[in-house]
Amino acid sequence: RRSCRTPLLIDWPILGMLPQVLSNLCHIHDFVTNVLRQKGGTGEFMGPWFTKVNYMVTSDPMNVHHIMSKSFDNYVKGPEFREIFQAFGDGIVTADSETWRYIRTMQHSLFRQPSFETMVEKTFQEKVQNSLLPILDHAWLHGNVLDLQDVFSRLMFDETCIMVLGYDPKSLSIEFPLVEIEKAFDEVGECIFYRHIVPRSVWKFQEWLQIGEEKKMTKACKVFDQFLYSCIATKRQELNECNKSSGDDLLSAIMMMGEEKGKMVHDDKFLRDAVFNLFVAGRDPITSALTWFFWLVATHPLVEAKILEEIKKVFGAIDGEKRKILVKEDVRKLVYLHGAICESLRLYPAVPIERKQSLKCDTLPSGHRVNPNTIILFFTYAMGRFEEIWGKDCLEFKPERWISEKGGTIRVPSYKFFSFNAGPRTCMGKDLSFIQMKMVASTILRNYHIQVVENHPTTPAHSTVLFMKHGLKVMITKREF
Ligand code: HEM
Repeated sequence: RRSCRTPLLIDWPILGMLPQVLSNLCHIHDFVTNVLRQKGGTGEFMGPWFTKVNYMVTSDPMNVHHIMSKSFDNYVKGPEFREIFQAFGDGIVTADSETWRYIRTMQHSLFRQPSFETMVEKTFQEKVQNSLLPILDHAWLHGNVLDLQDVFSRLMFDETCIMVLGYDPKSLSIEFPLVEIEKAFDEVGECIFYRHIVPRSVWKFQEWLQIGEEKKMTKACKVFDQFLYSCIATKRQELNECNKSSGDDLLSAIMMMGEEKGKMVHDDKFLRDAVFNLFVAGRDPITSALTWFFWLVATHPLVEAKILEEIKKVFGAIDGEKRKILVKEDVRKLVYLHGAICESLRLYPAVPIERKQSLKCDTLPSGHRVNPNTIILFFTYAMGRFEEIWGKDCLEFKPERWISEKGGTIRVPSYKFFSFNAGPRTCMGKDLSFIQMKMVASTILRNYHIQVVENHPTTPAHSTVLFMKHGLKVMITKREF
């Protein structure tokens, strides 16, 4: 016999609560949001018997604040998380305690280097100008349907390669080349999502037999490991030859930091894990965020008009200047656009579910008891749709809710607006992401009108990042100011 005090769903014999999850898998995020709403924001999920798939599920901001900040040391990612996210190795996303602290401190200082910031801004501007705009022009001239999600994924893949590895794979080009490594990254995300749903014994067995999703995972890991290790070998050779950093990219900087008095502190595995984690952390969330943002703007003409009005007001509409890519200092002035991006990330958080594991017994602010080793799942997607946090109009796309009476941005605490995580493990790329997203959004909206193809389905994909399952198919027309 087993019992739980606050069940989220009916606990069936043998199968536990799994049947309802499986039968609602196609709209799992909305389903869980409704269940959590009915249960006051927190409850327990019990998987099939003997599988140990038991979770405490919460969307309560006070619980988030408690776990992510106040009792930070009692809640870790844990060994099971590392097993599921095996492809991440011992990188920043999966690491705990001292290992995490070491990587975080090191990478934090690298992100703050002025030479790194300048390099990212300059290369991103060039990418938008020389690769993104020609593709949009081409689609407009030929009347082609464009998958915007694919475009953003390629844009971010190239930019993340430049930022992390100092190399441009040029996947964003008119020919839309098939990039095997990019596909491999996507497949890993899907397999990790699958590992969250099926019992450990099942996916372990599949891994052993090398069938189904696990076969896909092994193949994908092989593809990007080969790619990453060859990049590391090339960089190491360059470093040995010049005896100094060969660029402002993160891999070069981490290698240099690892060289102490001629002794190599960071081995290839450490570098592979660091690079892989930065890669996934940097590429996927911006792709997802931009895709949902453009869908929301395209389906809310009033919001689109206000964004354009702000762009015009701040920068004027001199025809020759339209293709100018706004820089960091310019985009900071776009308050309404900032609100629209926050609003889009509230309704469609790029990372819709987060996970932690308790070390010791605890009682959450909601009154729920936590035993040692309890796995806690945070439903960020549900948090963005709770009336208690956002008011009665919580399901509306309303950038105005982020703008104060004086016209500035309203700051919402991260334990309520949880899309960038909260506490000491807050996203390290938050500021950079806003700059990049605003650069892309202002450039595209200034130059083109985006129309979503009629009846195009916009269901979320089953992945750890909230992509659109069928991409975002759009038609493009040039905007006349
Ligand atoms: C819209 C864009 C982004 C969103 C919504 C976002 C969101 C998040 C979230 C929710 C986490 C916590 C993940 C977890 O603990 O499992 C996270 C962590 C992280 N993010 Fe981002 N992210 C974005 C862009 C970026 C970018 C561009 C970078 C830079 C390369 C970045 C670097 C990181 C890193 C290094 C972590 C790990 C922090 C730690 O555990 O200490 N992120 N991000």
